[in-house]
Amino acid sequence: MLALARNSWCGQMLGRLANIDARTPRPYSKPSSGGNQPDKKGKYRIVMVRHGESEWNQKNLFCGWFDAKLSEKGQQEACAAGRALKEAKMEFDVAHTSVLSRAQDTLTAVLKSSEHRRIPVCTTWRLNERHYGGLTGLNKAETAKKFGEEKVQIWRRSYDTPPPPMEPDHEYYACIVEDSRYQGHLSASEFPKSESLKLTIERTLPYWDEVIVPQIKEGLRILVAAHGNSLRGVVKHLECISDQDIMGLNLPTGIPFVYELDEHLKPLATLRFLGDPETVRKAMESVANQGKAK
Ligand SMILES: O=C(O)[C@@H](CO)OP(=O)(O)O
Repeated sequence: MLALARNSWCGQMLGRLANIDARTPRPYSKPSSGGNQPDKKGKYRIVMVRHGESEWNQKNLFCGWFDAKLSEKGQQEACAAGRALKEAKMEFDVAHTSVLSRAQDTLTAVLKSSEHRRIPVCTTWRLNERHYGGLTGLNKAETAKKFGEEKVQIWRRSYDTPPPPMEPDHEYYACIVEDSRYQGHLSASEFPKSESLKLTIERTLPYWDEVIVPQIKEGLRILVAAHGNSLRGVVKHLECISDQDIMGLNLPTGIPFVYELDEHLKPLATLRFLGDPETVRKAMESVANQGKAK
Protein backbone atom coordinates (compact mmCIF):
# COMPACT_ATOMS: atom_id res chain seq x y z
CA MET A 1 0.00 0.00 0.00
CA LEU A 2 1.32 3.44 -0.88
CA ALA A 3 2.06 5.84 1.95
CA LEU A 4 -0.09 8.56 0.44
CA ALA A 5 -1.81 10.36 3.26
CA ARG A 6 -0.40 11.82 6.45
CA ASN A 7 -3.69 11.70 8.27
CA SER A 8 -4.33 8.20 9.57
CA TRP A 9 -8.10 8.50 9.02
CA CYS A 10 -7.34 9.09 5.35
CA GLY A 11 -4.69 6.43 5.48
CA GLN A 12 -7.37 3.84 6.26
CA MET A 13 -8.96 4.66 2.94
CA LEU A 14 -5.86 3.51 1.13
CA GLY A 15 -6.69 -0.12 1.72
CA ARG A 16 -9.59 0.16 -0.67
CA LEU A 17 -8.61 0.30 -4.27
CA ALA A 18 -10.60 2.45 -6.64
CA ASN A 19 -12.64 0.64 -9.25
CA ILE A 20 -13.26 3.25 -11.90
CA ASP A 21 -14.77 2.18 -15.18
CA ALA A 22 -12.75 2.66 -18.35
CA ARG A 23 -12.95 6.23 -19.50
CA THR A 24 -14.68 7.14 -22.71
CA PRO A 25 -12.90 10.11 -24.25
CA ARG A 26 -15.19 12.98 -25.04
CA PRO A 27 -14.48 16.36 -26.59
CA TYR A 28 -13.26 19.13 -24.35
CA SER A 29 -15.69 22.00 -23.96
CA LYS A 30 -14.53 25.28 -22.49
CA PRO A 31 -15.19 25.56 -18.75
CA SER A 32 -18.26 27.57 -17.93
CA SER A 33 -16.98 30.82 -16.47
CA GLY A 34 -19.41 30.94 -13.60
CA GLY A 35 -23.16 31.31 -13.67
CA ASN A 36 -25.77 30.90 -11.05
CA GLN A 37 -27.71 28.11 -12.67
CA PRO A 38 -27.09 24.91 -10.69
CA ASP A 39 -26.10 21.91 -12.81
CA LYS A 40 -28.36 18.92 -13.12
CA LYS A 41 -27.78 17.03 -9.89
CA GLY A 42 -25.44 14.06 -10.21
CA LYS A 43 -25.23 10.98 -8.06
CA TYR A 44 -22.11 12.51 -6.51
CA ARG A 45 -20.67 15.99 -6.22
CA ILE A 46 -17.16 17.24 -5.55
CA VAL A 47 -16.00 20.80 -4.98
CA MET A 48 -12.47 22.05 -5.58
CA VAL A 49 -10.76 25.37 -5.10
CA ARG A 50 -7.36 26.71 -6.09
CA HIS A 51 -5.71 28.55 -3.19
CA GLY A 52 -6.15 32.32 -2.94
CA GLU A 53 -3.50 34.62 -4.36
CA SER A 54 -0.10 33.97 -2.76
CA GLU A 55 2.63 36.53 -2.07
CA TRP A 56 4.56 35.01 -4.95
CA ASN A 57 1.53 35.16 -7.28
CA GLN A 58 1.38 38.84 -6.40
CA LYS A 59 5.05 39.30 -7.34
CA ASN A 60 4.49 37.12 -10.45
CA LEU A 61 7.17 34.59 -9.44
CA PHE A 62 7.26 30.90 -10.39
CA CYS A 63 6.39 29.25 -7.09
CA GLY A 64 5.97 25.48 -7.39
CA TRP A 65 7.04 23.78 -4.16
CA PHE A 66 8.29 26.99 -2.51
CA ASP A 67 6.05 27.55 0.50
CA ALA A 68 4.75 31.05 -0.27
CA LYS A 69 2.12 32.45 2.08
CA LEU A 70 -1.24 33.88 1.05
CA SER A 71 -1.24 37.59 0.27
CA GLU A 72 -3.80 39.86 1.93
CA LYS A 73 -5.86 39.65 -1.28
CA GLY A 74 -5.49 35.84 -1.23
CA GLN A 75 -6.87 35.72 2.32
CA GLN A 76 -9.84 37.77 1.19
CA GLU A 77 -10.37 35.54 -1.83
CA ALA A 78 -10.38 32.48 0.44
CA CYS A 79 -12.96 34.09 2.74
CA ALA A 80 -15.10 35.02 -0.27
CA ALA A 81 -14.85 31.41 -1.48
CA GLY A 82 -16.19 30.25 1.87
CA ARG A 83 -19.08 32.70 1.68
CA ALA A 84 -19.91 31.50 -1.84
CA LEU A 85 -20.02 27.91 -0.61
CA LYS A 86 -22.26 28.87 2.28
CA GLU A 87 -24.57 30.77 -0.03
CA ALA A 88 -24.71 27.73 -2.33
CA LYS A 89 -25.51 25.62 0.78
CA MET A 90 -22.58 23.31 0.12
CA GLU A 91 -21.46 21.22 3.06
CA PHE A 92 -18.57 18.82 3.39
CA ASP A 93 -17.67 15.72 5.37
CA VAL A 94 -13.95 15.68 4.59
CA ALA A 95 -11.38 17.98 2.99
CA HIS A 96 -8.14 17.27 1.14
CA THR A 97 -5.26 19.64 0.68
CA SER A 98 -1.55 19.78 -0.11
CA VAL A 99 1.29 20.19 2.39
CA LEU A 100 1.83 23.79 1.25
CA SER A 101 0.69 26.67 3.45
CA ARG A 102 -1.16 28.60 0.74
CA ALA A 103 -3.54 25.69 0.12
CA GLN A 104 -3.93 24.80 3.80
CA ASP A 105 -4.52 28.42 4.83
CA THR A 106 -7.07 28.77 2.04
CA LEU A 107 -8.89 25.69 3.30
CA THR A 108 -8.89 26.99 6.87
CA ALA A 109 -10.28 30.36 5.77
CA VAL A 110 -12.88 28.71 3.51
CA LEU A 111 -14.15 26.44 6.29
CA LYS A 112 -14.20 29.31 8.78
CA SER A 113 -15.95 31.85 6.57
CA SER A 114 -18.50 29.27 5.48
CA GLU A 115 -19.14 28.71 9.21
CA HIS A 116 -18.52 25.06 8.64
CA ARG A 117 -18.34 22.55 11.45
CA ARG A 118 -14.99 20.82 12.04
CA ILE A 119 -14.25 18.12 9.50
CA PRO A 120 -11.29 15.78 8.98
CA VAL A 121 -8.59 17.31 6.80
CA CYS A 122 -6.20 15.06 4.87
CA THR A 123 -2.92 16.53 3.67
CA THR A 124 -0.64 15.08 1.02
CA TRP A 125 2.32 16.24 -1.06
CA ARG A 126 0.56 14.55 -3.98
CA LEU A 127 -1.79 17.54 -4.21
CA ASN A 128 1.14 20.02 -4.19
CA GLU A 129 1.62 22.50 -7.00
CA ARG A 130 3.74 21.11 -9.84
CA HIS A 131 7.46 21.51 -9.05
CA TYR A 132 8.73 24.41 -11.13
CA GLY A 133 12.35 23.23 -11.04
CA GLY A 134 15.01 25.78 -11.96
CA LEU A 135 12.34 28.40 -12.72
CA THR A 136 11.32 28.56 -9.04
CA GLY A 137 11.66 32.13 -7.78
CA LEU A 138 12.06 33.69 -11.25
CA ASN A 139 9.73 36.44 -12.37
CA LYS A 140 7.41 35.13 -15.11
CA ALA A 141 7.34 38.33 -17.19
CA GLU A 142 11.15 38.70 -17.02
CA THR A 143 11.56 35.04 -17.96
CA ALA A 144 9.28 35.65 -20.95
CA LYS A 145 11.43 38.64 -21.95
CA LYS A 146 14.56 36.53 -21.70
CA PHE A 147 13.40 33.26 -23.28
CA GLY A 148 10.33 34.40 -25.24
CA GLU A 149 6.63 34.11 -24.41
CA GLU A 150 6.27 30.94 -26.43
CA LYS A 151 8.91 29.10 -24.41
CA VAL A 152 7.35 30.29 -21.14
CA GLN A 153 3.92 29.17 -22.35
CA ILE A 154 5.37 25.71 -23.03
CA TRP A 155 6.97 25.58 -19.57
CA ARG A 156 3.78 26.80 -17.91
CA ARG A 157 1.08 25.01 -19.81
CA SER A 158 2.35 22.21 -22.05
CA TYR A 159 1.42 18.70 -21.06
CA ASP A 160 4.77 16.97 -21.08
CA THR A 161 7.62 19.47 -21.27
CA PRO A 162 9.05 19.91 -17.77
CA PRO A 163 10.81 23.14 -16.82
CA PRO A 164 14.62 22.90 -16.38
CA PRO A 165 15.57 20.88 -13.28
CA MET A 166 16.31 22.44 -9.91
CA GLU A 167 19.97 21.77 -9.18
CA PRO A 168 21.49 21.60 -5.67
CA ASP A 169 23.04 25.07 -6.06
CA HIS A 170 19.61 26.65 -6.68
CA GLU A 171 18.68 29.37 -4.18
CA TYR A 172 15.60 27.46 -2.99
CA TYR A 173 16.89 23.86 -3.29
CA ALA A 174 17.75 23.33 0.39
CA CYS A 175 14.61 24.91 1.84
CA ILE A 176 12.47 22.62 -0.32
CA VAL A 177 14.43 19.35 -0.26
CA GLU A 178 15.21 19.55 3.45
CA ASP A 179 11.72 20.59 4.48
CA SER A 180 10.61 18.25 7.26
CA ARG A 181 7.14 17.82 5.77
CA TYR A 182 8.62 15.59 3.06
CA GLN A 183 10.78 13.45 5.34
CA GLY A 184 9.53 9.88 5.41
CA HIS A 185 7.06 10.55 2.58
CA LEU A 186 9.37 11.00 -0.39
CA SER A 187 12.65 9.21 -0.94
CA ALA A 188 15.59 11.08 -2.49
CA SER A 189 15.00 9.31 -5.81
CA GLU A 190 11.27 10.17 -5.80
CA PHE A 191 11.87 13.84 -4.96
CA PRO A 192 11.12 15.84 -8.11
CA LYS A 193 13.69 18.18 -9.66
CA SER A 194 10.95 19.67 -11.86
CA GLU A 195 7.55 18.50 -13.08
CA SER A 196 5.56 18.76 -16.28
CA LEU A 197 1.78 18.52 -16.02
CA LYS A 198 2.14 14.85 -17.04
CA LEU A 199 4.49 14.12 -14.13
CA THR A 200 2.23 16.07 -11.78
CA ILE A 201 -0.74 13.96 -12.85
CA GLU A 202 1.29 10.77 -12.36
CA ARG A 203 1.75 11.56 -8.66
CA THR A 204 -1.66 13.16 -8.05
CA LEU A 205 -3.81 10.46 -9.64
CA PRO A 206 -2.84 7.62 -7.24
CA TYR A 207 -4.17 9.81 -4.41
CA TRP A 208 -7.30 10.64 -6.39
CA ASP A 209 -7.93 6.98 -7.23
CA GLU A 210 -6.99 5.40 -3.92
CA VAL A 211 -8.13 7.98 -1.38
CA ILE A 212 -10.62 10.43 -2.86
CA VAL A 213 -12.58 8.12 -5.20
CA PRO A 214 -13.47 5.57 -2.47
CA GLN A 215 -14.66 8.44 -0.27
CA ILE A 216 -16.82 9.84 -3.07
CA LYS A 217 -18.30 6.39 -3.62
CA GLU A 218 -19.04 6.14 0.07
CA GLY A 219 -21.16 9.25 -0.32
CA LEU A 220 -18.83 11.59 1.55
CA ARG A 221 -19.07 15.22 0.49
CA ILE A 222 -15.56 16.31 -0.42
CA LEU A 223 -13.77 19.64 -0.70
CA VAL A 224 -10.30 19.77 -2.28
CA ALA A 225 -8.17 22.90 -1.76
CA ALA A 226 -5.06 22.67 -3.90
CA HIS A 227 -3.14 24.37 -6.71
CA GLY A 228 -3.45 25.61 -10.25
CA ASN A 229 -1.62 22.70 -11.81
CA SER A 230 -2.45 19.80 -9.48
CA LEU A 231 -6.12 20.72 -10.04
CA ARG A 232 -5.61 21.12 -13.81
CA GLY A 233 -4.44 17.51 -13.71
CA VAL A 234 -7.57 16.36 -11.91
CA VAL A 235 -9.78 18.36 -14.30
CA LYS A 236 -7.94 16.85 -17.30
CA HIS A 237 -8.50 13.37 -15.89
CA LEU A 238 -12.17 13.89 -15.03
CA GLU A 239 -13.12 15.54 -18.32
CA CYS A 240 -10.73 13.51 -20.52
CA ILE A 241 -9.30 16.74 -21.90
CA SER A 242 -6.70 16.27 -24.63
CA ASP A 243 -3.01 17.06 -24.04
CA GLN A 244 -3.40 19.95 -26.48
CA ASP A 245 -6.61 21.45 -25.06
CA ILE A 246 -5.45 21.37 -21.44
CA MET A 247 -2.96 24.09 -22.41
CA GLY A 248 -5.89 26.51 -22.58
CA LEU A 249 -7.10 25.95 -19.04
CA ASN A 250 -6.04 28.56 -16.45
CA LEU A 251 -7.71 28.11 -13.08
CA PRO A 252 -8.36 31.32 -11.15
CA THR A 253 -7.30 31.72 -7.51
CA GLY A 254 -9.87 31.36 -4.75
CA ILE A 255 -12.99 30.63 -6.82
CA PRO A 256 -14.56 27.25 -5.96
CA PHE A 257 -15.75 25.01 -8.77
CA VAL A 258 -18.19 22.16 -8.68
CA TYR A 259 -18.55 18.86 -10.52
CA GLU A 260 -21.74 16.87 -10.58
CA LEU A 261 -20.75 13.25 -11.25
CA ASP A 262 -22.68 10.21 -12.45
CA GLU A 263 -22.47 6.77 -10.88
CA HIS A 264 -19.25 6.07 -12.81
CA LEU A 265 -17.77 9.36 -11.55
CA LYS A 266 -18.05 10.95 -14.98
CA PRO A 267 -18.94 14.64 -14.87
CA LEU A 268 -22.44 15.46 -16.10
CA ALA A 269 -21.08 18.78 -17.33
CA THR A 270 -17.87 20.76 -17.37
CA LEU A 271 -16.70 22.44 -14.18
CA ARG A 272 -19.01 25.15 -12.82
CA PHE A 273 -17.49 28.05 -10.92
CA LEU A 274 -19.29 29.56 -7.96
CA GLY A 275 -18.69 33.12 -9.00
CA ASP A 276 -19.86 35.94 -11.17
CA PRO A 277 -19.09 34.92 -14.79
CA GLU A 278 -17.34 38.16 -15.71
CA THR A 279 -15.14 38.05 -12.59
CA VAL A 280 -14.24 34.42 -13.33
CA ARG A 281 -13.43 35.20 -16.97
CA LYS A 282 -11.18 38.12 -16.03
CA ALA A 283 -9.44 36.06 -13.32
CA MET A 284 -8.69 33.25 -15.79
CA GLU A 285 -7.40 35.74 -18.35
CA SER A 286 -5.18 37.37 -15.78
CA VAL A 287 -3.61 33.98 -14.87
CA ALA A 288 -2.97 33.32 -18.56
CA ASN A 289 -1.36 36.75 -18.96
CA GLN A 290 1.15 36.20 -16.14
CA GLY A 291 3.48 34.58 -18.67
CA LYS A 292 3.49 37.56 -21.03
CA ALA A 293 6.59 39.73 -21.34
CA LYS A 294 4.42 42.88 -20.63
O1 LIG B 1 4.03 29.54 -10.05
C1 LIG B 1 3.32 28.54 -9.84
O2 LIG B 1 3.59 27.67 -9.01
C2 LIG B 1 2.05 28.35 -10.66
C3 LIG B 1 0.83 28.72 -9.89
O3 LIG B 1 0.93 29.91 -9.22
O4 LIG B 1 2.14 29.18 -11.76
P1 LIG B 1 1.59 28.94 -13.22
O5 LIG B 1 0.22 29.53 -13.26
O6 LIG B 1 2.57 29.75 -14.04
O7 LIG B 1 1.65 27.50 -13.55
